[in-house]
Amino acid sequence: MLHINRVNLSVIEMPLKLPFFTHLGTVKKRQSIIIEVMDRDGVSGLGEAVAFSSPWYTEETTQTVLHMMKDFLIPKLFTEKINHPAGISSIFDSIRRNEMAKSGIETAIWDLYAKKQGIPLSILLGGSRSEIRTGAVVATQNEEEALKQIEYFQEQGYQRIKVKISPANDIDFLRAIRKEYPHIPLMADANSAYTLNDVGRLKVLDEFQLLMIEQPLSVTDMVDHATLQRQIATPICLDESITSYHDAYSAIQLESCKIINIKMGRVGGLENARRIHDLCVKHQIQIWCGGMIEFGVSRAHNIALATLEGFTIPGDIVSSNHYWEEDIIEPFVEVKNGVISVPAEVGIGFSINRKRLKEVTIYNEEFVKGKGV
Ligand SMILES: O=C(O)CCC(=O)c1ccccc1C(=O)O
Ligand SMILES: [Mg+2]
Repeated sequence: MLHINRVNLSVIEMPLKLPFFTHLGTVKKRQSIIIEVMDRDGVSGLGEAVAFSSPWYTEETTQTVLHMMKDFLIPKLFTEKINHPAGISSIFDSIRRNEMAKSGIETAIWDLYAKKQGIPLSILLGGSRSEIRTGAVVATQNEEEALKQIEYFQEQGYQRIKVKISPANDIDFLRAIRKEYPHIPLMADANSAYTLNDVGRLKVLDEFQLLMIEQPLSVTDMVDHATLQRQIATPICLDESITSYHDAYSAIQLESCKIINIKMGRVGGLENARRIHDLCVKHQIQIWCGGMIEFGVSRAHNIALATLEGFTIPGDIVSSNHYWEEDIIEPFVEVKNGVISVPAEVGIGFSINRKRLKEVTIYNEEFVKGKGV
């Protein structure tokens, strides 16, 4: 049994090296919450809750995550019996949604458990890869800037390029990219910028031989995505629409997509991510590991998750120094020739740089079992 008796939360904030543009808004500064759980033997585990400071990508925010953790999740952690991290998501089931808050805590306990077992998290999860393939994201609508970034990503060996699109910036933009790079593995992420009224536009995109189009329609448009998929050749990948195992099940049954982007934060943690992985493998739905412009802790968890055999498409897992001047982990995540080597050390295989964490912490709170919670 696990005896968690202390949880430390640090809200951190860092500017991005480059603004990250989507049609929903531009991220210039990133907040995140680093969670450290500790058991009665003094073993600790790290997690990261990847909600943004405003609810543009999901409904959660830094503040809602803090509230959920403090008032609901941490009290549960201190009172419920936990035998294995795989059981935490069902303990949290009595609290609706708030997947990023749940994931932050659940992933920290996976790290702690792997450390107690003395094995890497990737092995504990059942992963089999010693390196994972990665892709990079171009989040600008400036054509010249995009081409420059793609050239740089190509030099770095990234195995797939993703660009952000919207009806205001799609056909001409993709045509310009395809003119320079006719053969690179290319995909487009729409973050729900389209509706079924845009079928004509979306059909045109078939000519660009995209690996997939990610989340073209709105979050709850499971049926409309199925309608769209019947009319376009480009495979649809769902991101925002998949917040649970049941969403993945529905999407598969309805044939709303051919590919799913799995983000542990969006689905409530590693166990749910693993269950969705297994379901997709069973139904021959391709999967890849998504990114959240995260810091090193979440990035390390992504690396462990992406070692599962079903993750066949390069994910959005870039080097630490892609977004950050100085990440909070040691060593930094590094992409070499388009791959990241999976750490062989115990747990997530990266340690926290305490000095750097302190520098970027804007709020810290500690919860001790038996003391007020
Ligand atoms: O982490 C990355 O490298 C970027 C991944 C990305 O596109 C993204 C980043 C933050 C929020 C949503 C998304 C998305 O996949 O839609
Ligand atoms: Mg996306």
